[in-house]
Amino acid sequence: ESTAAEKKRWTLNDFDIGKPLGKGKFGHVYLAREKMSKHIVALKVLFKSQLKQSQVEHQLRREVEIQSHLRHPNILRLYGYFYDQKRVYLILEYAAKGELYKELQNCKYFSERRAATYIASLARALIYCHGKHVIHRDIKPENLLVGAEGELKIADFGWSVHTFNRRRTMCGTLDYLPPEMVESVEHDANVDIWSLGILCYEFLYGVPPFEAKEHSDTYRRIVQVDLKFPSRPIVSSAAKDLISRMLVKDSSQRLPLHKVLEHQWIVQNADPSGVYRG
Ligand SMILES: CC(=O)N[C@H]1CCN(c2c(Cl)cnc3[nH]c(-c4cn(C)nc4C)nc23)C1
Repeated sequence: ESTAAEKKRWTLNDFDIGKPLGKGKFGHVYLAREKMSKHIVALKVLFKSQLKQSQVEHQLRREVEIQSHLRHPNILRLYGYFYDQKRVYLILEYAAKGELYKELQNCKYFSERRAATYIASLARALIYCHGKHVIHRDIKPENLLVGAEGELKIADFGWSVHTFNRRRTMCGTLDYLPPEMVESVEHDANVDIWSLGILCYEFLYGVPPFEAKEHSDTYRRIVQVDLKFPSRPIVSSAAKDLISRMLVKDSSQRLPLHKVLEHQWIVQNADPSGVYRG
Protein backbone atom coordinates (compact mmCIF):
# COMPACT_ATOMS: atom_id res chain seq x y z
CA GLU A 1 0.00 0.00 0.00
CA SER A 2 1.42 3.42 -0.80
CA THR A 3 1.07 6.40 1.54
CA ALA A 4 0.33 10.03 0.66
CA ALA A 5 4.09 10.62 0.82
CA GLU A 6 4.56 8.14 -2.00
CA LYS A 7 2.07 9.87 -4.30
CA LYS A 8 3.08 13.50 -3.68
CA ARG A 9 5.20 15.28 -6.29
CA TRP A 10 8.02 16.53 -4.11
CA THR A 11 10.32 19.41 -5.03
CA LEU A 12 13.36 20.89 -3.36
CA ASN A 13 11.19 23.81 -2.18
CA ASP A 14 9.35 21.43 0.14
CA PHE A 15 12.49 21.13 2.28
CA ASP A 16 14.80 23.22 4.46
CA ILE A 17 18.28 21.78 3.87
CA GLY A 18 20.60 21.26 6.88
CA LYS A 19 24.14 20.01 7.42
CA PRO A 20 25.76 17.38 5.19
CA LEU A 21 25.62 13.91 6.79
CA GLY A 22 27.90 12.15 4.33
CA LYS A 23 29.35 12.58 0.86
CA GLY A 24 30.46 10.20 -1.78
CA LYS A 25 30.89 9.13 -5.38
CA PHE A 26 27.30 9.79 -6.46
CA GLY A 27 26.53 12.80 -4.29
CA HIS A 28 25.81 13.91 -0.75
CA VAL A 29 23.32 13.15 2.00
CA TYR A 30 21.92 16.17 3.87
CA LEU A 31 19.87 16.55 7.00
CA ALA A 32 16.59 18.15 5.84
CA ARG A 33 13.19 19.15 7.20
CA GLU A 34 9.96 18.94 5.23
CA LYS A 35 8.46 22.42 5.66
CA MET A 36 4.76 21.52 6.11
CA SER A 37 5.11 18.59 8.50
CA LYS A 38 8.42 19.72 10.05
CA HIS A 39 9.43 16.06 9.60
CA ILE A 40 13.21 15.53 9.75
CA VAL A 41 14.59 13.39 6.90
CA ALA A 42 17.87 12.54 5.21
CA LEU A 43 17.97 13.87 1.65
CA LYS A 44 20.30 11.90 -0.60
CA VAL A 45 21.31 14.00 -3.63
CA LEU A 46 22.68 12.08 -6.63
CA PHE A 47 24.11 13.76 -9.73
CA LYS A 48 22.55 12.51 -12.98
CA SER A 49 25.87 13.05 -14.74
CA GLN A 50 27.60 10.71 -12.28
CA LEU A 51 24.82 8.14 -12.53
CA LYS A 52 24.97 8.18 -16.35
CA GLN A 53 28.76 7.97 -16.38
CA SER A 54 28.67 4.91 -14.13
CA GLN A 55 25.61 3.37 -15.88
CA VAL A 56 23.79 2.91 -12.58
CA GLU A 57 20.49 4.59 -13.50
CA HIS A 58 18.69 1.22 -13.89
CA GLN A 59 20.24 -0.01 -10.63
CA LEU A 60 19.00 3.15 -8.89
CA ARG A 61 15.47 2.68 -10.31
CA ARG A 62 15.45 -0.95 -9.12
CA GLU A 63 16.80 -0.05 -5.68
CA VAL A 64 14.28 2.79 -5.28
CA GLU A 65 11.47 0.48 -6.39
CA ILE A 66 12.53 -2.16 -3.85
CA GLN A 67 13.34 0.21 -0.99
CA SER A 68 10.10 2.20 -1.25
CA HIS A 69 8.05 -0.98 -0.73
CA LEU A 70 9.97 -2.30 2.28
CA ARG A 71 8.40 -1.52 5.66
CA HIS A 72 10.39 -2.90 8.58
CA PRO A 73 11.71 -1.29 11.80
CA ASN A 74 15.24 -2.42 10.90
CA ILE A 75 15.22 -1.21 7.29
CA LEU A 76 15.69 2.50 6.60
CA ARG A 77 12.54 3.87 4.96
CA LEU A 78 12.56 5.49 1.53
CA TYR A 79 9.61 7.93 1.62
CA GLY A 80 9.88 9.11 -1.98
CA TYR A 81 12.07 10.67 -4.61
CA PHE A 82 12.10 13.50 -7.10
CA TYR A 83 14.49 14.97 -9.63
CA ASP A 84 15.39 18.21 -11.40
CA GLN A 85 17.57 19.03 -14.41
CA LYS A 86 20.81 17.76 -12.91
CA ARG A 87 20.04 15.73 -9.80
CA VAL A 88 17.98 12.88 -8.35
CA TYR A 89 16.84 13.28 -4.72
CA LEU A 90 15.95 10.39 -2.40
CA ILE A 91 13.84 11.25 0.66
CA LEU A 92 15.06 8.86 3.35
CA GLU A 93 14.33 8.17 7.00
CA TYR A 94 16.83 9.99 9.24
CA ALA A 95 18.69 7.67 11.64
CA ALA A 96 19.41 9.90 14.64
CA LYS A 97 22.35 7.94 16.06
CA GLY A 98 24.32 7.74 12.82
CA GLU A 99 26.57 5.04 11.49
CA LEU A 100 27.17 1.78 13.29
CA TYR A 101 30.71 1.28 11.98
CA LYS A 102 31.85 4.47 13.72
CA GLU A 103 30.53 3.04 16.98
CA LEU A 104 32.34 -0.25 16.24
CA GLN A 105 35.58 1.64 15.51
CA ASN A 106 35.23 3.58 18.77
CA CYS A 107 34.72 0.58 21.03
CA LYS A 108 36.86 -1.85 18.94
CA TYR A 109 34.32 -4.67 19.35
CA PHE A 110 30.87 -5.18 20.88
CA SER A 111 29.79 -7.17 23.92
CA GLU A 112 28.09 -10.50 23.20
CA ARG A 113 24.73 -9.10 24.29
CA ARG A 114 25.07 -6.08 21.98
CA ALA A 115 26.28 -8.21 19.05
CA ALA A 116 23.52 -10.79 19.55
CA THR A 117 20.85 -8.07 19.78
CA TYR A 118 22.02 -6.53 16.49
CA ILE A 119 22.35 -9.92 14.72
CA ALA A 120 18.82 -10.92 15.82
CA SER A 121 17.29 -7.68 14.50
CA LEU A 122 19.18 -8.06 11.22
CA ALA A 123 18.05 -11.68 10.91
CA ARG A 124 14.44 -10.52 11.35
CA ALA A 125 14.92 -7.79 8.72
CA LEU A 126 16.43 -10.31 6.28
CA ILE A 127 13.61 -12.82 6.88
CA TYR A 128 11.22 -9.98 5.99
CA CYS A 129 13.26 -9.13 2.84
CA HIS A 130 13.48 -12.77 1.71
CA GLY A 131 9.72 -13.06 2.25
CA LYS A 132 9.41 -10.33 -0.37
CA HIS A 133 12.02 -11.98 -2.64
CA VAL A 134 14.52 -9.23 -1.92
CA ILE A 135 18.03 -10.55 -1.33
CA HIS A 136 21.59 -9.37 -0.93
CA ARG A 137 20.96 -6.30 1.10
CA ASP A 138 24.66 -5.79 1.41
CA ILE A 139 24.72 -5.64 5.20
CA LYS A 140 28.33 -4.65 5.90
CA PRO A 141 28.84 -2.20 8.81
CA GLU A 142 29.09 0.83 6.47
CA ASN A 143 25.46 0.27 5.48
CA LEU A 144 24.08 0.00 9.00
CA LEU A 145 22.66 3.03 10.78
CA VAL A 146 21.34 3.45 14.31
CA GLY A 147 17.93 4.95 15.07
CA ALA A 148 17.03 7.23 17.98
CA GLU A 149 16.23 4.27 20.25
CA GLY A 150 19.45 2.43 19.37
CA GLU A 151 17.74 0.15 16.84
CA LEU A 152 19.66 -0.96 13.76
CA LYS A 153 18.60 0.19 10.26
CA ILE A 154 19.83 -1.43 7.04
CA ALA A 155 20.53 1.62 4.86
CA ASP A 156 21.82 0.55 1.50
CA PHE A 157 20.88 1.29 -2.08
CA GLY A 158 23.38 -0.95 -3.78
CA TRP A 159 26.14 1.55 -3.11
CA SER A 160 27.01 3.46 0.01
CA VAL A 161 27.58 7.16 0.57
CA HIS A 162 31.04 7.53 2.03
CA THR A 163 31.15 9.80 5.00
CA PHE A 164 34.21 11.90 5.84
CA ASN A 165 36.51 9.39 7.51
CA ARG A 166 36.01 6.27 5.45
CA ARG A 167 36.67 2.79 6.81
CA ARG A 168 40.06 1.48 5.63
CA THR A 169 38.60 -1.54 3.84
CA MET A 170 35.60 0.42 2.57
CA CYS A 171 36.49 0.82 -1.08
CA GLY A 172 35.79 -2.43 -2.85
CA THR A 173 36.02 -4.58 0.23
CA LEU A 174 35.75 -8.26 -0.67
CA ASP A 175 35.45 -9.17 3.00
CA TYR A 176 31.69 -9.65 2.94
CA LEU A 177 31.37 -11.62 -0.30
CA PRO A 178 30.49 -15.32 0.04
CA PRO A 179 32.34 -17.95 -2.01
CA GLU A 180 29.62 -18.24 -4.64
CA MET A 181 29.84 -14.49 -5.34
CA VAL A 182 33.64 -14.41 -5.23
CA GLU A 183 33.56 -17.36 -7.66
CA SER A 184 30.75 -15.44 -9.45
CA VAL A 185 28.31 -18.30 -9.69
CA GLU A 186 24.60 -17.40 -9.33
CA HIS A 187 23.68 -16.53 -5.78
CA ASP A 188 20.48 -16.90 -3.76
CA ALA A 189 19.07 -15.58 -0.49
CA ASN A 190 21.66 -17.65 1.39
CA VAL A 191 24.30 -15.05 0.54
CA ASP A 192 22.72 -12.92 3.26
CA ILE A 193 23.28 -15.67 5.84
CA TRP A 194 26.97 -15.66 4.95
CA SER A 195 27.19 -11.84 5.27
CA LEU A 196 25.37 -12.01 8.61
CA GLY A 197 27.99 -14.51 9.79
CA ILE A 198 30.80 -12.18 8.67
CA LEU A 199 29.09 -9.30 10.47
CA CYS A 200 28.65 -11.35 13.66
CA TYR A 201 32.38 -12.19 13.64
CA GLU A 202 33.31 -8.53 13.07
CA PHE A 203 30.98 -7.32 15.85
CA LEU A 204 32.72 -9.70 18.30
CA TYR A 205 36.37 -9.43 17.15
CA GLY A 206 36.47 -5.95 15.54
CA VAL A 207 37.78 -7.30 12.21
CA PRO A 208 36.15 -9.45 9.49
CA PRO A 209 37.27 -13.13 9.54
CA PHE A 210 39.02 -13.33 6.16
CA GLU A 211 40.74 -9.95 6.20
CA ALA A 212 44.16 -9.95 4.53
CA LYS A 213 46.58 -7.37 3.13
CA GLU A 214 46.07 -8.37 -0.50
CA HIS A 215 42.70 -8.95 -2.21
CA SER A 216 44.07 -12.22 -3.59
CA ASP A 217 44.68 -13.47 -0.04
CA THR A 218 41.19 -12.42 1.11
CA TYR A 219 39.78 -14.21 -1.97
CA ARG A 220 41.65 -17.42 -1.12
CA ARG A 221 40.65 -17.31 2.55
CA ILE A 222 36.98 -16.84 1.59
CA VAL A 223 36.81 -19.70 -0.92
CA GLN A 224 38.69 -21.96 1.50
CA VAL A 225 36.53 -20.71 4.39
CA ASP A 226 39.77 -20.26 6.32
CA LEU A 227 37.89 -19.42 9.57
CA LYS A 228 40.07 -18.87 12.66
CA PHE A 229 38.98 -17.53 16.06
CA PRO A 230 41.63 -15.40 17.84
CA SER A 231 42.27 -16.16 21.52
CA ARG A 232 41.49 -12.51 22.36
CA PRO A 233 38.94 -11.06 22.88
CA ILE A 234 37.44 -14.04 24.68
CA VAL A 235 34.26 -15.10 22.89
CA SER A 236 31.81 -17.78 24.03
CA SER A 237 31.77 -21.16 22.27
CA ALA A 238 28.06 -20.60 21.56
CA ALA A 239 28.92 -17.50 19.51
CA LYS A 240 31.66 -19.38 17.63
CA ASP A 241 29.22 -22.25 17.02
CA LEU A 242 26.69 -19.89 15.43
CA ILE A 243 29.34 -18.20 13.24
CA SER A 244 30.65 -21.63 12.12
CA ARG A 245 27.14 -22.67 11.08
CA MET A 246 26.68 -19.52 8.94
CA LEU A 247 30.12 -19.40 7.29
CA VAL A 248 29.65 -22.64 5.34
CA LYS A 249 30.83 -22.84 1.72
CA ASP A 250 27.83 -24.82 0.49
CA SER A 251 25.10 -22.14 0.65
CA SER A 252 22.36 -24.77 1.08
CA GLN A 253 24.06 -25.97 4.28
CA ARG A 254 24.12 -22.54 5.99
CA LEU A 255 21.92 -22.20 9.09
CA PRO A 256 18.56 -20.79 7.87
CA LEU A 257 17.70 -17.34 9.26
CA HIS A 258 14.79 -18.60 11.38
CA LYS A 259 17.20 -21.15 12.94
CA VAL A 260 19.63 -18.30 13.68
CA LEU A 261 16.89 -16.71 15.82
CA GLU A 262 16.47 -20.04 17.69
CA HIS A 263 20.23 -20.54 18.28
CA GLN A 264 21.10 -20.66 21.99
CA TRP A 265 23.64 -17.79 21.68
CA ILE A 266 20.87 -15.50 20.32
CA VAL A 267 18.21 -16.78 22.75
CA GLN A 268 20.56 -16.26 25.73
CA ASN A 269 22.06 -12.90 24.67
CA ALA A 270 19.79 -10.91 22.37
CA ASP A 271 17.50 -8.34 23.95
CA PRO A 272 13.97 -9.34 22.82
CA SER A 273 13.13 -5.70 22.02
CA GLY A 274 15.85 -5.65 19.37
CA VAL A 275 17.30 -2.59 21.07
CA TYR A 276 20.62 -2.70 22.91
CA ARG A 277 20.28 -0.53 26.01
CA GLY A 278 23.85 -0.99 27.34
C1 LIG B 1 25.89 4.26 3.92
C2 LIG B 1 25.38 5.66 4.03
O1 LIG B 1 24.45 6.03 3.30
N1 LIG B 1 26.00 6.48 4.95
C3 LIG B 1 25.41 7.63 5.51
C4 LIG B 1 25.71 8.97 4.96
C5 LIG B 1 24.61 9.77 5.69
N2 LIG B 1 23.44 8.88 5.66
C6 LIG B 1 22.36 8.90 6.58
C7 LIG B 1 21.09 8.45 6.18
CL1 LIG B 1 20.83 7.88 4.57
C8 LIG B 1 20.04 8.46 7.09
N3 LIG B 1 20.18 8.87 8.37
C9 LIG B 1 21.41 9.29 8.78
N4 LIG B 1 21.81 9.72 9.98
C10 LIG B 1 23.13 10.02 9.84
C11 LIG B 1 23.92 10.53 10.94
C12 LIG B 1 23.40 10.88 12.17
N5 LIG B 1 24.44 11.30 12.91
C13 LIG B 1 24.39 11.78 14.28
N6 LIG B 1 25.59 11.25 12.19
C14 LIG B 1 25.27 10.78 10.97
C15 LIG B 1 26.28 10.57 9.88
N7 LIG B 1 23.61 9.77 8.60
C16 LIG B 1 22.52 9.31 7.92
C17 LIG B 1 23.91 7.55 5.38
